Amino acid sequence: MEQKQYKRTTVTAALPYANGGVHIGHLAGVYVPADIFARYLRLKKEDVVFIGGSDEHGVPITIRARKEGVTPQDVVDRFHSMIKKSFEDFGISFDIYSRTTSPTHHDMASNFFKKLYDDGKLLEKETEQYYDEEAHQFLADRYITGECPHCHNEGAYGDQCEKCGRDLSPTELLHPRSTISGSQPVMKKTKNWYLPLDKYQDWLKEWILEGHKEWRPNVYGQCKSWLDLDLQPRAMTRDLDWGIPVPVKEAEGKVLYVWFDAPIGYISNTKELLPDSWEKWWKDPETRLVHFIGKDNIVFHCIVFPVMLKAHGGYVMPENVPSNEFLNLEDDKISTSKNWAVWLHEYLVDFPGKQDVLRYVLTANAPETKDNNFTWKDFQERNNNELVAVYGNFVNRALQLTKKYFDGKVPTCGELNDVDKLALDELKDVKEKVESLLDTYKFRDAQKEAMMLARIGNKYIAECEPWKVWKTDPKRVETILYISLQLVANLAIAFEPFLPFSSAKLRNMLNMPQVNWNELGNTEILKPGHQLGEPELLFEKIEDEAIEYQLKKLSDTKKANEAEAYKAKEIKPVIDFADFEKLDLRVGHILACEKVKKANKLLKFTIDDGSGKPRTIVSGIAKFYEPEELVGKDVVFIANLAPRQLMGIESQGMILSAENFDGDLSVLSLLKEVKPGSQVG
Ligand SMILES: Nc1ncnc2c1ncn2[C@@H]1O[C@H](COP(=O)(O)OP(=O)(O)OP(=O)(O)O)[C@@H](O)[C@H]1O
Ligand SMILES: [Zn+2]
Repeated sequence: MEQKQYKRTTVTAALPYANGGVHIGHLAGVYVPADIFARYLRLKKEDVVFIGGSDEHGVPITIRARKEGVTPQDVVDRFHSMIKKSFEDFGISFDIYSRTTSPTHHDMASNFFKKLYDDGKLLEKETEQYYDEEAHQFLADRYITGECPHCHNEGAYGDQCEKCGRDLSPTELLHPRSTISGSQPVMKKTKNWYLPLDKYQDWLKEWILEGHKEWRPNVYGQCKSWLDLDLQPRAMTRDLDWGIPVPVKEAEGKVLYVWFDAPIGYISNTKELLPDSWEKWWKDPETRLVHFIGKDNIVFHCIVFPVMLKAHGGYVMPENVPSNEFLNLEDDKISTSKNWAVWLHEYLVDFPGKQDVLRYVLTANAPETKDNNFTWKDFQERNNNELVAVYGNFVNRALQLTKKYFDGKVPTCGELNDVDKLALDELKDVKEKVESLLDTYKFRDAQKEAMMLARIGNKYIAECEPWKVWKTDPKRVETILYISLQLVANLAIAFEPFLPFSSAKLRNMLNMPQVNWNELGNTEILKPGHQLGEPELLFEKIEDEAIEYQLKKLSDTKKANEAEAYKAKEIKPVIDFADFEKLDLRVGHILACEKVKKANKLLKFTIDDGSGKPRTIVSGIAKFYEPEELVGKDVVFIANLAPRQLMGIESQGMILSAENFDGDLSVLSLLKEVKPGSQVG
């Protein structure tokens, strides 16, 4: 398909929700690829704006504020600053990072809605919804809890039961309660305004399914499954007080739906950045609009927002929506509420100055076509085996040898032999390769291609062995290092969109202040006689201890979550005292204890049960105790349990122990000394 030529590009990255920090999933899914793309276009001297901002409306923010006893504004102020700082720290090069509570945005979103309303593009619908008569407000889904009709979990929400995972509607809940006042809500009529997505279904099918077959399969596929079903009108207003007031007289006490207002934020933030020229970035058909998002945002960016833009009129449609799938962490879904994440602000404390290592790993392992997994082991290996051993090593060899033999001055290039020619040939088409991958949003492969330069370099220098040749043919070494240095200069350029901090550092070492993307592939970037700067290490090895520390942090989080989620099992049905009396519980003194051979779970106990004859009990607790720990202790055991054969040993009873929520085990012991054989009851 012929590529359309555009005059300029508007790049947007999903507006992060301002009720938490930024984690690696956000970076990998959205912000690193968006940043690579924006940097790449800037390097090519194309016209580009890169738009970001915080999404600051919606129910979770009001719930959080209520819980903390602060205002929603306090919540969003806190997280907006935190998010903004993380993006700056990691070099996410937004031209503007604003927020949806800004006055510009309130006006923009409000006017946008007003136009749709005035033009008759919205449906007015009356429905019945839960209302809290004590708090005098309608209750959004998350403000209602009750019993799940399916699994009878008592803490199900109006939109979902977190225990059985089913989607619910508020009216399905048994015994609904308002989470605000605790009172029982009543049904009350309310009016809201709907976007009739159904009326745009044919247009959407044409535009996406016919017109954008080049979109990523995951994006195209999700759109197709939406468009294969009948789209329904979707409410664009809510009965809430935190948000942008609906600019219609009869809508008092209502605000715009957060997914109506948030994407308009891209437009508002462009206006904030360019008050006089923002329109061309959104309305000129020669503008290419590209949305970077994660997969849970696809429907909003490919269906809802385009319908809003279409209904409004005058706006361009997105040219592409290169959405990623999800990144998991050590095989579990990343979750803000469960603190299962690597937070950027914490990463920087543990790995100061290593922003690029994370950027590199997240791109190398980006969830471009399917969900992917971040592991600390992989992080360490990619750093040590790729950044240090391939990229850093090559740069260091080339610069150190130039310093040693030529005082850090670029030598002259002599006659080329076949090895030289091959290396230079391999370098020449890197620009075309990287560009064609970046142009089609294949960031993983593009970065791999950039890394090829360092692989070529290592191979070249290992084959030429300048440290050996120096003794016999110093002239030849000039050529070898000349070529190596050109490869290094190319690396600095090729990695500029991916690893901006390292490229800056490397350019500094090369004394090459300017980046000129067009020189990528050029074999004469550094001129003979050019004085290089001081060589330093570009990357450093990450030791096992640093990785173990991170894994420990995660396992502590997991334990804390389990402890928090722990609920005692239900009590068994009532029994008679006579039933209890059948059980003969006794105190036993452990005389000896040993591991059972060939059975890694079992311990064999020899117990004084007061009868004068030692008793043998086999117990499956070897994982929790060393045999020596238990010798000499008094324990409680069931004395009249039918004997059992375990690994050829007859076990005459059972030692009592308690199982902790995390699977750990504690043998029951006594607070005072009592004689072996004493009855327990
Ligand atoms: N683990 C992940 N992998 C890839 N993309 C992600 C991941 N988590 C969030 N995103 C994307 O990051 C963008 C901003 O996320 P948003 O602030 O809405 O948080 P979220 O999806 O609620 O995440 P969380 O629940 O972890 O806070 C969205 O486009 C979302 O799809
Ligand atoms: Zn349930």
